[in-house]
Amino acid sequence: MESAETKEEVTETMTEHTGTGFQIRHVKGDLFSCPQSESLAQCISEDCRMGAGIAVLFKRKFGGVQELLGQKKQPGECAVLRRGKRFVYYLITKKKAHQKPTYESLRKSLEAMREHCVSNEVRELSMPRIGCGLDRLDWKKVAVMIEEVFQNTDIQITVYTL
Ligand SMILES: NC(=O)c1ccc[n+]([C@H]2O[C@H](COP(=O)([O-])OP(=O)(O)OC[C@H]3O[C@@H](n4cnc5c(N)ncnc54)[C@H](O)[C@@H]3O)[C@@H](O)[C@H]2O)c1
Repeated sequence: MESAETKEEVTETMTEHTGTGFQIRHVKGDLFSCPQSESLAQCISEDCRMGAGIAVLFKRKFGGVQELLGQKKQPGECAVLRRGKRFVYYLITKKKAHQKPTYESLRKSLEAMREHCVSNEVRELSMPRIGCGLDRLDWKKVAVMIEEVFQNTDIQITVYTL
């Protein structure tokens, strides 16, 4: 994989090894500067509105709104698009765009994404600080949750922060 230092947007990295193949890296930079081979994740609502925040960029870049709606996923589940060799995961954490998610719905959606990643041999996954912008969750709690959910996998997660 391309190292973080080769990306001009990246100014800072931090890596934590957890003793399994799982690894979480923290990178300062634009999520969409990640290698094209890496799968991506973000949080949306069941109505797949994607009218604000980073969701707007996902909608513009990957489209697929009707395909996502057709998957009929509910809070606590995860919709997914295939784009080339990568998967784009949409964690469904609430019913309507104007609502806020719960930690429980985020955890269940992360678990659903983990199952899909493991079944499809996804090894590299990039995401923003999910749930912690417009959705107002606490990043310290979400970061611990990501570690708990993925700790027994071989997946490398990179978290991008602007
Ligand atoms: N009325 C609406 O349409 C409405 C209302 C609330 C939230 N939303 C949207 O926001 C919800 C998700 O909230 P969220 O807190 O998970 O996401 P978010 O607030 O969109 O973004 C999460 C974090 O990513 C940061 N970020 C933005 N762009 C980039 C980038 N290019 N690279 C790296 N980081 C970036 C952003 O600053 C924030 O800290 C979804 O439901 C979505 O639809 C929409």
